Parts: sequence; C-alpha cells; structure tokens
Amino acid sequence: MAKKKFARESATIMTEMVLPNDTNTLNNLMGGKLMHWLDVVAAIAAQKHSNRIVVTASADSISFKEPIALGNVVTLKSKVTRAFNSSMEVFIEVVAEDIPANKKIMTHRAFFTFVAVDQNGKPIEVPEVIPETDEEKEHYDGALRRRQLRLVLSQRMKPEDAVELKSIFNLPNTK
Ligand SMILES: CC(=O)SCCNC(=O)CCNC(=O)[C@H](O)C(C)(C)COP(=O)(O)OP(=O)(O)OC[C@H]1O[C@@H](n2cnc3c(N)ncnc32)[C@H](O)[C@@H]1OP(=O)(O)O
Repeated sequence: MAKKKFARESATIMTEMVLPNDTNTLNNLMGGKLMHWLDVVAAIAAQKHSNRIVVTASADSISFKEPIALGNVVTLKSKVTRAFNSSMEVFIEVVAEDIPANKKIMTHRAFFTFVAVDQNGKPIEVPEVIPETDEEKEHYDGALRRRQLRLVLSQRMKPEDAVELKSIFNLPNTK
C-alpha cells in the first residue's frame, strides 16, 4: 500500500443555506438534497485522502431524526475513518443552525464508502489512515465491523467470514 496519511488530512467542512428550492411543502429540507450534500462532502474527503478520482460505493442507513428548516445554515463535516485496499470509509456529521435564534443542533451522522479508481474506473490502492484523536481511533476501530456488515448485506462476503462483526453479537466463531 502507498504511504500513510493522518485522518485529519482529509477533514472537510461544507456550509450550505436551506433555500426555498431545497424544501418540501412543510418548509423543511428535502432528504434527497441532504443526501446530495452528504455525498459531495464525503467524496471531497475521500479525494483528499487518496488524491484520486473516487466513486460512491455505498451509503449506510441515514435516519431523518430532526427536520432542518428553511433558512437554517447547514454545516457538514467529513473525514476518512479508515482505508482498506481501494475503499475508504468516510464519517460525516451534520449540524443545523438557526442563526437569528442562536440555536444549533446536530441532526445527522452517517458513514459512506468510496472507492478510488483510475481513469478506466478500475479500483486502485489508497494510503492507510493514521488515527490520532480518541474519536478518530474509535471510528477506525469500528470501521472493520461496519465494512463487514456492508459487504455481507451486499452479498460480497459470506456471513461466516465476517469474524469481527460476529464478535459484537457474541456468536460462536465457526471459522
Ligand atoms: C461520487 C459519486 O457520486 S460517483 C457515482 C456513483 N457511484 C458509482 O457510479 C459507482 C459504481 N460502482 C462501481 O464503479 C464499482 O462497483 C466499484 C468501483 C464501486 C467497485 O468495483 P468492483 O469491480 O466491484 O471492484 P472490487 O470487487 O475490486 O471492489 C473494490 C472495492 O470496493 C468495495 N466495495 C464494493 N462494493 C461495495 C459496497 N456495496 N459497500 C462497500 N464497499 C464496497 C470492495 O469491498 C473493495 O474494497 P477494497 O478494495 O478496499 O477491499
């Protein structure tokens, strides 16, 4: 694998304002618009880490717990948590802010997976990630289990091969 890079080197911040065209009939941000922003901010982090063209391979479940209102300022922060061979897991955190009311809430957290590819769309190796902070280390440690879950769900890995994933359920290891 190529040289190692610190997680912080991929850190990306994107700020958007919810405008009328982005909202549903309740004047809240459309889920699809938020997913577009998530994809963009996460792709930029993956590009920074790999210095390559990246494609979205998967997005983990995103729950819409809190609506984000028209006029709110939305800040999306992303960072690569761990790299495998050609794929990278990216963590994204979303904060919505009503600036006139001086109110700020964390609305979403998500993990996306990107694959670095060459000009022909063929997967290509990426640098390893070095986590430094406690949060980066926690995300790095959990990334292998989340990867196995994704690969099992997309039928790219047999459940019996997902050793780290099974360990969190205390299932007997049959391998
Ligand atoms: C930024 C954007 O919006 S891009 C547009 C939307 N995205 C796309 O169009 C991507 C379309 N998909 C593709 O091009 C291909 O399926 C790829 C590049 C993602 C994977 O190509 P494959 O030929 O399947 O390659 P391969 O089997 O070698 O897998 C490559 C990596 O992708 C990972 N991967 C593939 N599918 C998934 C998935 N569903 N979830 C997580 N990781 C995945 C593999 O685990 C592997 O990771 P690793 O190299 O770190 O071990």
